[in-house]
Amino acid sequence: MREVAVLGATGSIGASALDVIARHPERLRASVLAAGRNVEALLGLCRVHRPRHAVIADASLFAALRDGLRDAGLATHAHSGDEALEALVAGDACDTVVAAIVGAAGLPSTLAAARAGKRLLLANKESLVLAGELLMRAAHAAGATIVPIDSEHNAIFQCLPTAQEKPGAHWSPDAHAGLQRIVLTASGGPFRGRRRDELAQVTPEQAVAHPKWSMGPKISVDSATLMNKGLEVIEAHHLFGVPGTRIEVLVHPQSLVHSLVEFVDGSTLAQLGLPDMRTALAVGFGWPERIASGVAGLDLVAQGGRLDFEPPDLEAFPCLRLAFEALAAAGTAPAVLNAANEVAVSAFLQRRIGFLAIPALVEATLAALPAIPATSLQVLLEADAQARRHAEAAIEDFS
Ligand SMILES: NC(=O)C1=CN([C@@H]2O[C@H](COP(=O)(O)OP(=O)(O)OC[C@H]3O[C@@H](n4cnc5c(N)ncnc54)[C@H](OP(=O)(O)O)[C@@H]3O)[C@@H](O)[C@H]2O)C=CC1
Ligand SMILES: CC(=O)[C@@H](O)[C@H](O)COP(=O)(O)O
Ligand SMILES: [Mn+2]
Repeated sequence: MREVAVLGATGSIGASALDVIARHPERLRASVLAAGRNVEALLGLCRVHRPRHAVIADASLFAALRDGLRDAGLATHAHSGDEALEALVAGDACDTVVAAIVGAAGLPSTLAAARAGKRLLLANKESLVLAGELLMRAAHAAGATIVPIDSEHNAIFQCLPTAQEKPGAHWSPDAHAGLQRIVLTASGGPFRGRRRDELAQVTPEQAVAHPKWSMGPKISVDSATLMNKGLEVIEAHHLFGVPGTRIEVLVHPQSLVHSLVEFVDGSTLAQLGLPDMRTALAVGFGWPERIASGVAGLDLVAQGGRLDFEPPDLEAFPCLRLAFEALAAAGTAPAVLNAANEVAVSAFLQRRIGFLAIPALVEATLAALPAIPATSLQVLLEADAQARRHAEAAIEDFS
């Protein structure tokens, strides 16, 4: 029986993970559920899944969680705060962790799971962008198994035999013998095909209306700016040990081919499926076995009978270029990129800045805070904090 901690249980990935868990009561059990502030939603999930522990990040909501669990007659233990979450993730309450908190806030618990040698179903891409080298090293040192959940990286994991043999061990010299390049597919988001000048007035409602995937607001805006693909380029670099020069992005509007891997012999392998994250999560829970996810097989004719591909428009969507540049600059640059983007996306969702100000704010922050070597977690966290302060202070210049 896998005892699973679902971090970000009240979110989109959390819902998909709990759906897959509920399909396999003989092999999976939700033992820890964690959320940020939404106590009511967390209590609702506790009533259904009856975990041993529930954690709310915001300590001021502890009493509401504790009393709600008691009133529901549940034996679930209530906890609050980051330290309690990290202790539960690292302890014997779980052997498997779904890391699905949104943003850099997910780094401490993701790192705790890696350091404790857990099976880590990693959806929280921001933790890899912020501290990828450190996180991969920690996972490797502790014998943790990282199964990427981001659909593209899960696809690559499925196509790459070496990634499956020892997930995360990409620094062995022959780990990727024969791998030529990785091709990440992008849907193009809700504004695919629009020119830059047509994006000035788009609204948060339009930006979060993803054409193919149902996701939380932050990643949906990232998809609309193509920053999501930029973060995924950096994520792929860390997960698979491939330099940015051998990672390419192709827009594929049907979102049926989830990514491709090209080998030196001219072979290209791809993973296809309907755009539903339960497939990736079932791979993560079941690997190396395959288990049912609730997702139907792919009927290509019913899906329109065609697979289209086109290059990304970097003029209209400069965030992808900025991410490639940050990866090349290395050191603290990806942390600065990620932090500035989190501030910018939040400001856009609050209507404090327009859509085009997102890349502008990120670019200005990167220019103001040149990369320095990422010698420790402390250096990275300081770069993250500095970038947030800088971007926050610059918002009024862009509004
Ligand atoms: N959705 C998807 O299909 C995909 C998502 N991902 C990645 O997975 C992660 C989650 O995305 P998604 O599910 O869409 O996001 P959602 O916005 O739907 O959910 C976010 C979750 O994180 C919790 N949370 C937010 N802040 C904190 C905090 N400070 N401490 C603890 N918990 C917190 C929220 O709790 P509360 O409800 O209480 O606020 C919620 O449970 C992101 O990193 C995203 O990039 C990757 C690929 C696909
Ligand atoms: C489901 C998933 O993995 C998302 O990251 C998805 O890729 C977003 O779609 P875009 O390709 O539009 O960024
Ligand atoms: Mn993705």
